[in-house]
Amino acid sequence: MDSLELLEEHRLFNGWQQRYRHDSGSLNCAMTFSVYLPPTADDAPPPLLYWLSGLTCSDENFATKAGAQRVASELGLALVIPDTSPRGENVPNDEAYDLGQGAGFYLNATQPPWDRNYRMYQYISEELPELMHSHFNCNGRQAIAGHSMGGHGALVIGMRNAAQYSSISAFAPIVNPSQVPWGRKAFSAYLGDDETTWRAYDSCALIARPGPKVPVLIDQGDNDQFLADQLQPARLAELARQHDWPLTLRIQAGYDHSYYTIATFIEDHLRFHAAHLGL
Ligand SMILES: N[C@@H](CCC(=O)N[C@@H](CSC=O)C(=O)NCC(=O)O)C(=O)O
Repeated sequence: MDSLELLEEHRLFNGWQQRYRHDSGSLNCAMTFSVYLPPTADDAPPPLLYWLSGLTCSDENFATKAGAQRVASELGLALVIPDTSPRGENVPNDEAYDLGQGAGFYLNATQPPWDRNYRMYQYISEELPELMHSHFNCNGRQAIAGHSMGGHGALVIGMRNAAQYSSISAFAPIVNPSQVPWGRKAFSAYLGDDETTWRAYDSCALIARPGPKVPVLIDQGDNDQFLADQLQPARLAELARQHDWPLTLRIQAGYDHSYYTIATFIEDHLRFHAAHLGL
């Protein structure tokens, strides 16, 4: 069994907020992640909600800013909060905030120099669930959520692995990365110029594929500075309508791209996932 090093532990709403380091085989580097274990974790194993954060984030942004733990404690829902990319001196990086460390885009890179470490798709969909189920007392059920780049990650990983996740939710997700500047820059670097390979990581392409349809909830602020150029969730909502995918898009008047928006509506997302996880 892979070993975990406990870095921090705090009592929180009668449960535990913890931070761990481990050596990732998918990413070829040491990784840090956070978990919130609700107070019922010892006697009734909880389901897991994975939270994928956005550009420039580590595991600490959601853990410290979203205020999700009070309701997670009440519901008996464990939170798993990974970092957003491989990290370290030996991991390739870029000076820009939207490429390299802090900007892994939840894909498996195929292009040098990124391909040795930038395998966040495999890390989130395979390695981390295996780690969680071997080290923690959890009931086997999972859901996935995220913000912006992490909303893209939650949609792509949830849609491609419908048997693993009961529900998907996102705040201000990059729904069509193949067609917007953040996604085109990252996909060109990580996946190369053949845009047909990009479709496996684009929720607007994945939603048209046959197969099980995991329910989706999206919140989008209409005062988000990235809405027009990078996000445009209405594109995904229209495709969902055309393909009978159960997707709810809520436009929140006056809200922006920040964690203040996430803190306002995270309770709705936790209750949405809890209902689908059988809590
Ligand atoms: N240029 C900005 C962009 C960084 C930013 O806004 N990051 C967001 C996610 S954006 C999409 O993935 C974020 O969550 N930031 C962290 C936070 O705690 O707010 C910049 O460099 O600041």
